[in-house]
Amino acid sequence: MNGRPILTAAETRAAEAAVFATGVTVEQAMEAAGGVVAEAAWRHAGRVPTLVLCGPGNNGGDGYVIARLLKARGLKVRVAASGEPKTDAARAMRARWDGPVEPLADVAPAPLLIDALFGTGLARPLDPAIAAPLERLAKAARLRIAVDLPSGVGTDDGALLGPGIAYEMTVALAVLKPAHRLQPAAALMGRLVLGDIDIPGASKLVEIARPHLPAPGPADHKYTRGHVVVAEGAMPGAALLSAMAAQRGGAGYVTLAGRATGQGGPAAIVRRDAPLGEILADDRVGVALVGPGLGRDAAARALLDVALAAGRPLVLDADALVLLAGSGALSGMPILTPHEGEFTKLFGELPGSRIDRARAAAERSRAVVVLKGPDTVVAAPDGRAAIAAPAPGWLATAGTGDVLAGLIAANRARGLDPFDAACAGVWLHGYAARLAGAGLIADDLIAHLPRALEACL
Ligand SMILES: NC(=O)C1=CN([C@@H]2O[C@H](COP(=O)(O)OP(=O)(O)OC[C@H]3O[C@@H](n4cnc5c(N)ncnc54)[C@H](OP(=O)(O)O)[C@@H]3O)[C@@H](O)[C@H]2O)[C@@H](O)CC1
Ligand SMILES: [K+]
Repeated sequence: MNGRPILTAAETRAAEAAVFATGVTVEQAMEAAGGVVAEAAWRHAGRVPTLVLCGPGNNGGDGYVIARLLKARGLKVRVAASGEPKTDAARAMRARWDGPVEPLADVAPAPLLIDALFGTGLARPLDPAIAAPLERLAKAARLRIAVDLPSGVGTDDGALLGPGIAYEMTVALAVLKPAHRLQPAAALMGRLVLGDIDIPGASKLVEIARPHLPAPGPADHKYTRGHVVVAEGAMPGAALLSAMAAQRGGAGYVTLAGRATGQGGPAAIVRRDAPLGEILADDRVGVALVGPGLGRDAAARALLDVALAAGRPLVLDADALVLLAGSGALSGMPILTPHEGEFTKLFGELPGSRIDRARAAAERSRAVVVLKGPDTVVAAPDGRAAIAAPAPGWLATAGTGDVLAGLIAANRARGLDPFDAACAGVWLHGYAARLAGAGLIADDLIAHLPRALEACL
């Protein structure tokens, strides 16, 4: 269920080095990089007067190639640079550019701005002598295209190290990097195009891809499709949302365990007011989901303890995560679905990017951790990690987390391993949100799940 690999700056350099060791030269790779960006710019913007900004490294080298190739297509192209090129390949490309190179500080803007100032080599915040003209030129342009990355973002953590300009298009070179998917950088990319330049990369970090979820076969019945038990607590509405999401997300049998019998929702949900331990003793239970609307009192703690002792696959969300704070490794590799606040309560302040933090938490808890947010990260204790493609901001509304937990539970119950189940749930959730559109509420997500599932057949 792996999607496109995502490589850090160092991993990207290692992937390049492996290709260079086969006899490909840096200049050849740079020509290829410049070629894919020039082609993308041409297709996106057409015959528009263009200003290419070149930095001192190989990102700048790409810029000189792009300028030459666009000029050869008949475009009016100007180049401005922050200084002289510092790498051999960039110097070679500078020499092949037959026009003038203007100083960045006072260059006049153009309708199309191509930013080749810094890519994966950006090592510190942009200094104002570069950030100010970049911002001025970007504001004055009609279209902005970033080469590999917007200049001024941290490749590995997506942090802002510059003015935070929004681009219409970013052409990622060779492979995706974390900043293409991590916020706040990811929000600046515009249309993200991956430019293939024959530098393959492999990584334990991937983009979450559309899962393949085959339709039930002739041998399937309601239990093989997955039996999800959702524990009700103080706020039964949240558990009901999870149960409905599990049901529409493909589970064959969904039980709501608790006292709020008959409080709305489909008749197809089985409601049982029996002790949770008794319900979970049934071998046919595929997953227990505990947390949505659970509450944090002694009764809630008792339910969580019963679930932890039951030996069934677990999805723990919301209040269950807060109750777990301070516990160490968990058994049976449960799936934990914290948002930032719950994550901090559970694991404290961890250093590094969202990927680093999710991985550290997964390793420590021996659980699959779904760190939810505008850039949801899934991490497993074995180091596998995945980042979701950006989902609509409309998901920031009450109840959508309950829906996600139910979806993950359904996928776990159908037999996916915890990491794949979490990724599948996150993908379905994001896709349903796109289908539901502006102004969505959690219930709308559930209504759109059948179409999201259809997309995965
Ligand atoms: N992936 C691939 O296979 C291929 C990748 N290619 C391209 O190479 C790009 C990576 O190139 P790169 O390593 O030369 O780094 P790049 O981003 O140009 O910057 C480094 C320069 O900037 C400087 N510098 C850093 N921070 C700074 C600051 N705040 N303010 C001022 N200066 C600063 C730094 O100086 P230093 O830190 O040494 O002082 C150094 O001189 C990559 O993104 C892609 O576009 C293709 O050409 C070929 C195939
Ligand atoms: K750039």
